[in-house]
Amino acid sequence: MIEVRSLAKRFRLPSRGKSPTALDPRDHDGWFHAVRDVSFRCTPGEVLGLLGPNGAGKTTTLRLLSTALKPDSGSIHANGIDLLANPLAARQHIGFLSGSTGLYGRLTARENIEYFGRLHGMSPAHLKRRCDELFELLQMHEFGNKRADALSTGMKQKCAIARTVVHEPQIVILDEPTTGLDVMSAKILLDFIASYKALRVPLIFSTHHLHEVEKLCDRVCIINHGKTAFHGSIDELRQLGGSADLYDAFVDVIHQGG
Ligand SMILES: Nc1ncnc2c1ncn2[C@@H]1O[C@H](COP(=O)(O)OP(=O)(O)OP(=O)(O)O)[C@@H](O)[C@H]1O
Repeated sequence: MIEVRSLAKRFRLPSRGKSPTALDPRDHDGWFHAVRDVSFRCTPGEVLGLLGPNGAGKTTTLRLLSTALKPDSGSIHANGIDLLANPLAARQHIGFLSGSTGLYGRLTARENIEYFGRLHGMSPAHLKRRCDELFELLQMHEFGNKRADALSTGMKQKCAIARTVVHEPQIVILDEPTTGLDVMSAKILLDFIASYKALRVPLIFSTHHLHEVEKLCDRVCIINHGKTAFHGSIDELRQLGGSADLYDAFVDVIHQGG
């Protein structure tokens, strides 16, 4: 289970010239409060969708969860571990896919995944079994022996996801995992995400695609201007918006100002 309470993170703005973000309510006194008050939880067997307009603070929130950034205030607990007090211990529990694939171009797809598995201390036999399993689940056999720098966008993304979860993390966090994927690759990935429910591993992913949320998510967190504007089930979101259509409900939440 991962539980996030009242998370906040600000960035120092460049001191010279007029701020390009002057119209954003998060811009104060030379600081940009990218995340102001974000709370949500994701329990075992749940998939949580993180939604919000461009610039809302989704990636910043996920980077805080991954321990790549340290929050200014708030708390994050992952499987009972206080992430801020024990970032190293928490990192072993978490698999985080960021916007960049982070692959080594000169290594093949398989070598990349094996490399990250070794970094996590996996034995050769365990690593081989896990790679075979991921190649099957993500349908990567066709390009396993191709160098990463020669892979297509979709192939790279599958490879990056495999490397994120090679060590069988107990919490999975994916930042816009389906970006750049064709319909068939996106379906493979969405089925892969859904498989985490049966594993009872909490999975959080950010997306702009409401149909993915409708299909996969048990719970939704909508962030607007750095604040949680909605946190609840898909049905609760529909009721809040007064519409069966998720798109209308999402727009209503954003217009209400969060
Ligand atoms: N290092 C930084 N320094 C200053 N501002 C930052 C920094 N990182 C993010 N921001 C600002 O914080 C806000 C939130 O950015 P973030 O990337 O979290 O948004 P997002 O919801 O993921 O957007 P998108 O949907 O476009 O990916 C943006 O206005 C962004 O410019």
